Amino acid sequence: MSIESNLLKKERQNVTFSVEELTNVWDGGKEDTEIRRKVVKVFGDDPVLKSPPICTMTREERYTEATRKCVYIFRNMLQKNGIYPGSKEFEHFWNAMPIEYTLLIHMGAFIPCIMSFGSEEQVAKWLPLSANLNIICTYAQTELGHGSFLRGLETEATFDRETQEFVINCPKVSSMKWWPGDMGLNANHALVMANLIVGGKKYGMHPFMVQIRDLSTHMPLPGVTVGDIGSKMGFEAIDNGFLYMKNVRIPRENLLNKNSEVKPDGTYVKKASDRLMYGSMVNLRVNLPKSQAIDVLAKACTIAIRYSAVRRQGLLNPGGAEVAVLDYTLQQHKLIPQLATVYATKFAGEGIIKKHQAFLQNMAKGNISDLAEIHALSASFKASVSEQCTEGVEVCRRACGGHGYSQASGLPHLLSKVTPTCTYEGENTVLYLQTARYLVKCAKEKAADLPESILFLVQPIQNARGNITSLDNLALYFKNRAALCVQAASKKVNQMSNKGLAMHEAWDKSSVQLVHATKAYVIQYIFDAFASFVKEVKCSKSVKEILEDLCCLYGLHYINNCSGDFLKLGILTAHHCNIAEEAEIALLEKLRPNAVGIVDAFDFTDSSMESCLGAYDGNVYERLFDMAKLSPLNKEPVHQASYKYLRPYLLEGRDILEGAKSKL
Ligand SMILES: CC(C)(COP(=O)(O)OP(=O)(O)OC[C@H]1O[C@@H](n2cnc3c(N)ncnc32)[C@H](O)[C@@H]1OP(=O)(O)O)[C@@H](O)C(=O)NCCC(=O)NCCSC(=O)/C=C/CCCCCCCCCCCCC(=O)O
Ligand SMILES: Cc1cc2nc3c(=O)[nH]c(=O)nc-3n(C[C@H](O)[C@H](O)[C@H](O)COP(=O)(O)OP(=O)(O)OC[C@H]3O[C@@H](n4cnc5c(N)ncnc54)[C@H](O)[C@@H]3O)c2cc1C
Repeated sequence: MSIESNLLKKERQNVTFSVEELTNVWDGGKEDTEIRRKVVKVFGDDPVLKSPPICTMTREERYTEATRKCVYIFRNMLQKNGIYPGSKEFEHFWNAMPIEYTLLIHMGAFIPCIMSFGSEEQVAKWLPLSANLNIICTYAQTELGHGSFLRGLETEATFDRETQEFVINCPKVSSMKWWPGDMGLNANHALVMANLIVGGKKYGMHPFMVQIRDLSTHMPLPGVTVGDIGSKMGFEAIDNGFLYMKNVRIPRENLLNKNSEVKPDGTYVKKASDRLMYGSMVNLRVNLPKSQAIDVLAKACTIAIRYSAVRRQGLLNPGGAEVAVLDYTLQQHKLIPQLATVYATKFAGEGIIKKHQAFLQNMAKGNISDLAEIHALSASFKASVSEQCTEGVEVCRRACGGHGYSQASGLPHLLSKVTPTCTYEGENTVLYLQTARYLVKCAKEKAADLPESILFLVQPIQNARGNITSLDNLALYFKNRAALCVQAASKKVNQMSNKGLAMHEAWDKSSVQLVHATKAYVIQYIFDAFASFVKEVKCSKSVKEILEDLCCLYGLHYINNCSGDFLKLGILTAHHCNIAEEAEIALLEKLRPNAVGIVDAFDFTDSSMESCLGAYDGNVYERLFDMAKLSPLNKEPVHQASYKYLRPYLLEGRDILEGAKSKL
């Protein structure tokens, strides 16, 4: 056993709580842990799912491998292992997916969309085909020229009454669909968001099923230009694509018509609120943070904390032995709050998923009264979580020094996976502004007209009592701050408009304060939800203490990072801020001996991280060396480029050096 493995073993001996119990809490119960492990094992043991490490493959190889494995998973493995939508196994199956996968948009975005936009007959037609991979469909909304401002989308679907068809056109280069995942190479259909035009009248954005490739040859159909948009910052395996459509004809029945319909005579029938057109985005904003951001930060924490526990660098005591970098207070200050973020966002997110499920049940009965609340909550939650996790992964990466820059650490891959969560499914600033609209409206309402989650906005500010670092008091500071920030931002909008600015100008001039207020709102939501979870969760005293400490740390770290705000608003005094700072440092010291245990509790397999720094055994140096040997650049002892370009000058060097030697 290497020295480094021994060091992690010792760390594990010092852990003061049951790692297995914390894993159960993380998974949602003992039974869930068992199911997750079963699914992970089935995937992990299957030889068909083995591939070379991703950092040794080209982009083309990564796309090919990911597609090969995903087709196998979706066609062969799910059904065979009882992993079907609605089952517990399905809930955990994202944890078992290979490190890179394609068909994500087909499975994760298109299928939910067909369910929310399609009529019963349309779902009956398209769902089995897509579930069996008989068709591959992308979600094509964003265009080269527009992504955020959906009213600016230019693709048109014009109804031709004669032929009972829609004619799909991208009138300009800027109107071509650009970005959708699975679209470049794999998809033969696209769910295209296009402006509906009937009898010259525009009805706004609607969803259409458009076949883009031939079913037998997979060649693009007439009028369709489709391909991959090229190399990106990450997502090497995914074929994000472009799609240019010129006079592509689709049958009238291909307008997904659960919410609106065009009759054969051209009559437009609206069956439900226009807002439901945005429903698929709410669905993804609610569901994607866990697998695409929170788990990514959890993996980055696992890598950085295990590595920091084995990495020896420098001395704490003059004359003493070299210490693990995790023993430095500053390293703890970087990493342990990231763990707190993982827990806070995960448990707050579960609350939002439940709220969304309740909303969907009500919607099925025709009641969409909670739509504004769930839209505001999911938009700001997705924005805040993606931001916190992206910042957190970069902190973890840098906390690993030089090795964090190596692909072999697994951290650059995680960073490039989490970064676009700030952009896709709604650019974060745009989403914060959406929530701000709702908050400003709520601030004007009477308490009786508001949902419970927002009541604090209009209630009198309460003063904290007793220990300033108690979870109750921290929750109160966050609520008071959110209420005061929203009121201040609303006041600014009013003042600007009273000065004579048009409402949209007043809004733009106040947008810095509006986004700030929204961030304050969503952080209070996340903290409150995590604190409530910690209070209610049934577990041993030692696990509860870990969760309480993480919750307190989440609150204190946030407050200490923006204490100016709390001081400015009169919520905290300088004395309080000093106490908060010291309390955070004391918590870091308290949590340090359990840090490795806390990341072990995430229970990630080594193969799910592909990290030389973060493997369970801590054998970092051997793994780094082994991985370097696999680099394609090391295939030959001398690379062709050296022979081709350097050799003439090296030979000159040889002659000079040997000549000098003979003169001696
Ligand atoms: C549309 C916008 C909101 C703005 O447009 P605009 O026309 O200007 O509208 P407004 O005037 O601002 O608003 C009009 C009113 O509508 C209300 N509104 C707006 N949006 C919504 C909504 N979503 N729901 C309800 N109501 C809404 C708004 O409040 C106004 O109301 P009022 O007048 O004030 O009363 C625009 O801002 C917008 O949304 N732009 C963003 C565009 C966007 O999001 N694009 C996404 C493209 S698709 C994409 O990016 C895909 C990416 C890949 C995703 C990869 C996914 C991974 C899948 C993971 C699988 C997850 C499974 C996990 C399982 C597990 O973890 O276990
Ligand atoms: C990896 C990845 C995968 C994607 N997958 C898909 C997919 O499958 N399907 C799909 O349809 N799309 C997809 N997209 C596209 C994605 O949804 C858009 O990129 C996103 O919605 C942002 O739109 P945009 O690119 O037009 O940014 P822009 O809106 O042009 O943003 C540029 C800047 O302008 C700012 N800005 C914009 N509007 C405002 C405003 N009102 N007020 C203040 N500032 C503003 C933004 O904050 C940002 O700083 C994907 C994107 C990525 C990166």
